[in-house]
Amino acid sequence: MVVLANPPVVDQIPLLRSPGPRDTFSGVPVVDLSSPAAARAIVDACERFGFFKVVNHGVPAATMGRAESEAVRFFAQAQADKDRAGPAYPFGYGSKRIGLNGDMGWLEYLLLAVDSASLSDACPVPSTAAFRSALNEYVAAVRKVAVRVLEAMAEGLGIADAAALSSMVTGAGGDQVFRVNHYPPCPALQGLGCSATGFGEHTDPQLISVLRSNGTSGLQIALRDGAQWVSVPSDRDAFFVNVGDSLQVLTNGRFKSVKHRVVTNSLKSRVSFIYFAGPALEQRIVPLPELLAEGEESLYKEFTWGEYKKAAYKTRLGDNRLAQFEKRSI
Ligand SMILES: C=C1C[C@]23C[C@H]1CC[C@H]2[C@@]12CCC[C@@](C)(C(=O)O1)[C@H]2[C@@H]3C(=O)O
Ligand SMILES: O=C(O)CCC(=O)C(=O)O
Repeated sequence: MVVLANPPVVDQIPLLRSPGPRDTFSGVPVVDLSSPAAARAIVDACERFGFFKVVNHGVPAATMGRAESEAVRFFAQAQADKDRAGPAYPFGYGSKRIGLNGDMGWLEYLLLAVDSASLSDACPVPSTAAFRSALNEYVAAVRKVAVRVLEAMAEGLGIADAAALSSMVTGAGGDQVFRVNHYPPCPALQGLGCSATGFGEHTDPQLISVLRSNGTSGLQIALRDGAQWVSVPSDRDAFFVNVGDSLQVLTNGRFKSVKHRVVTNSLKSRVSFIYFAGPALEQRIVPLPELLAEGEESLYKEFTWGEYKKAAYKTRLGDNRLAQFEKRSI
């Protein structure tokens, strides 16, 4: 008989099959942001996967490296010191609990508010000057990447106003959130063929999310609407972009928000930064008129970002949040 001597908290975190080499996905679309072909490549990737990798983005490696080492230093503190930066909601340090409805993952994190191009003054965490300035530098840089991606997307979609999507994020009240995740290794499960869930499967509610991680793998995306999970090879020099639910609606389903999750590594810790680009709370999320063919109707009931966000916080992580806004066809 095999007795699993897991620490109790692991019992509350769902297990996933440990990824093997055959799960590695070699087909992640790579977009060279410095190329004139970027616009077409982004649209193609968003239609096929809702996910792509961005290279030649112009963000200095030092900007990413400094933010990463400051984050590592923050998470290395004593638990009591980190807890002083909590709770996670509305903003601050959190551990294992994700959202407000009982989801758990093998991670600790900082959930932070962004105000135009830096961390919001209303968000006192992180408090050390070095960590704060490193994150501010990173946030300013990643936001520019998000803007360039959204501009290229509009161009690729043939929308006359190149800023149609990006201005939703950069305009007054743009709802930007920044998250620093730390997934410690979970060695208790080593050799058992399963791993703790780092971050359970979900789609992101916003327009796009821009992710950067250290060299530790763990991110997986769902292919064929969840029929298959594949591992995304990590690349500390690149950004990964996810299509979110709001962009799915703005394109009337042409782009699909991609389901993704993180599987804990049994040996190495993963550190990731995710910038979530959302519009102002009062922004109506309806298909862009230029993307609707004559007579084509929206697949979704009309809502504002504020309404969607409020509804999202009432759901569990893995729920299909868009389903309640789909028009049922008869
Ligand atoms: C169960 C949860 C946890 C949520 C809200 C709700 C549904 C979706 C989750 C996310 C996913 C994307 C980032 C985030 C910041 C967001 O906007 O939606 C997350 C948020 C949280 O981690 O708090
Ligand atoms: O940490 C990661 O690599 C991804 C986490 C994620 O999907 C999220 O924070 O919404």
